[in-house]
Amino acid sequence: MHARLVYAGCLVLWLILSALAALSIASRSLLGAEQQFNSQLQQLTEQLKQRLLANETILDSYATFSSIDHRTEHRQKHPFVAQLLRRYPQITTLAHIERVPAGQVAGYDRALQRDYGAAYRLRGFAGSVRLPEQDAYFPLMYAEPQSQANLRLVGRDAWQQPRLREALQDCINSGRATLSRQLRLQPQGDPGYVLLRGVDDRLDDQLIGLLPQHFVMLFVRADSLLPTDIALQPGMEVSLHHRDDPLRPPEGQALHLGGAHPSALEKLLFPRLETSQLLGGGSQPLRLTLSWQQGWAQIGLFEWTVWMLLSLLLGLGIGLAGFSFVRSSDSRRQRESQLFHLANHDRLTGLANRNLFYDRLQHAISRIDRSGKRLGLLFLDLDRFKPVNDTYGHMVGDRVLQLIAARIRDVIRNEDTVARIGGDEFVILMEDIESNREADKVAARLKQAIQMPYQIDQHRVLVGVSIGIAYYPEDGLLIDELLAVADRKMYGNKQSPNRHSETVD
Ligand SMILES: Nc1nc2c(ncn2[C@@H]2O[C@H](COP(=O)(O)OP(=O)(O)OP(=O)(O)O)[C@@H](O)[C@H]2O)c(=O)[nH]1
Repeated sequence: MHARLVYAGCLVLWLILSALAALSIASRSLLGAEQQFNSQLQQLTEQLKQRLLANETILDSYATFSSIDHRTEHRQKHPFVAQLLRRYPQITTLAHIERVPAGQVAGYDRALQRDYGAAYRLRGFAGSVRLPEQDAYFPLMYAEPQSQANLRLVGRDAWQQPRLREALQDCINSGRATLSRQLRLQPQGDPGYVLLRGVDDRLDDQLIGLLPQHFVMLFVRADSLLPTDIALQPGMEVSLHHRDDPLRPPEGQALHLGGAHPSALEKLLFPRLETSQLLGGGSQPLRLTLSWQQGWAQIGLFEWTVWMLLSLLLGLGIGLAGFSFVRSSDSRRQRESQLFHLANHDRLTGLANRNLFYDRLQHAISRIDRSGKRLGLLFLDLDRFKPVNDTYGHMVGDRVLQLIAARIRDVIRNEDTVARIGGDEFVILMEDIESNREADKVAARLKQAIQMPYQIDQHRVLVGVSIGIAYYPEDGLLIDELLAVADRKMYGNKQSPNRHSETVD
């Protein structure tokens, strides 16, 4: 029981220490992962900033180009714009918007038909020819590449597309480039943005303070903003969204790249790193969010090996310590029980000695007081034992004493106590006796057993025994009183003429 408890304690200690070791190794790995996370964020931020800057530069050069002579027939812009688009593949479309006051719609329609054909005229953004009442319209005059999808946009009023209107308004109010909130780009409907600015707001001094009449804009696909060679760790996610868009997908998130999906246990045990940064200054307010749910993969093979070795060593150390503790406490207990045995038993016969007998008797007295039963104390003194020693020597005498002890044990009950308190004197404590007859019967059986001959080597030895019996509580309440009464009765019996003792060869 004791050993089992010690081994269970060792197991618990080993589990706790192993868990602590795992925790410290894991936290070291997670620290490394945090550094990796920060450098990935820095790298992404840098690349993204460059792309946003490139967008603005392209828009500025296109605006400059358009401002030189925006009355040039639009189709003549084609080679320059086509070159820009070739060089910057993240731009899907470059377009030009003209502000057309309500009174000039007819003139605008004529110019449009001159450039594109008779079917072209100012329309609503969805294609309707019925225009709502407005002070001015903002139709697209030109969109490159001149694909079917882009040609369909020519003449459509951007003011009627809510997100474009919002961006135009912002651009007019702020007087600088503005990025629209996320919208679906034609023809595939990819998520993207429109970056636009007024053309003639800064170049012609006379126009300062007036509303810009021309706008240029570029369409950029959201997924082209982040580098294509981005290598995400398992569990890492990147998302990019306009500052004013809601965070929740699908509208809010322009881009969401995810690695492996962590398990519920990983989510419970490992921390999640998350950070977000606003980029692009005032004109392109995009928020980059990088998050990383840490998991088992962040603890490398090396760390696992170190942990397993450490755990193995801990197991061995604790196991050995537990084993030697159990062994030393076992042998200590054994020594203690040997010492107890030596202090409380007779060396020759192995019976209880006077010490232990007094103890048992005292204990029996206090117990019997509560139950109301009786105790019997038998005092035995061997008759004519001295001649055995004198005739055959002490060795034979010792052997006889051992055989007598064994015969006494055979006669009495297991719960009774027998002790050797002198050279040839024995006492027996009988607990819970009902009547004197019970003790008398035992005394008679003892007498008969002890008087049987002892065959030792070639000698046949006979000894007799005299027995006196005292009862608790009638004969005394104290141990010494009881012993004195039993001794006195024994002595009386020894004097009786029919005592029998002889030694026989
Ligand atoms: N062999 C042996 N003899 C012992 C031991 N202890 C005591 N004796 C002997 O036991 C004897 C006891 O003395 P007594 O009681 O006078 O001898 P006894 O012949 O039985 O006398 P009665 O009781 O009058 O019959 C002595 O001779 C002691 O030397 C022992 O451990 N071993």
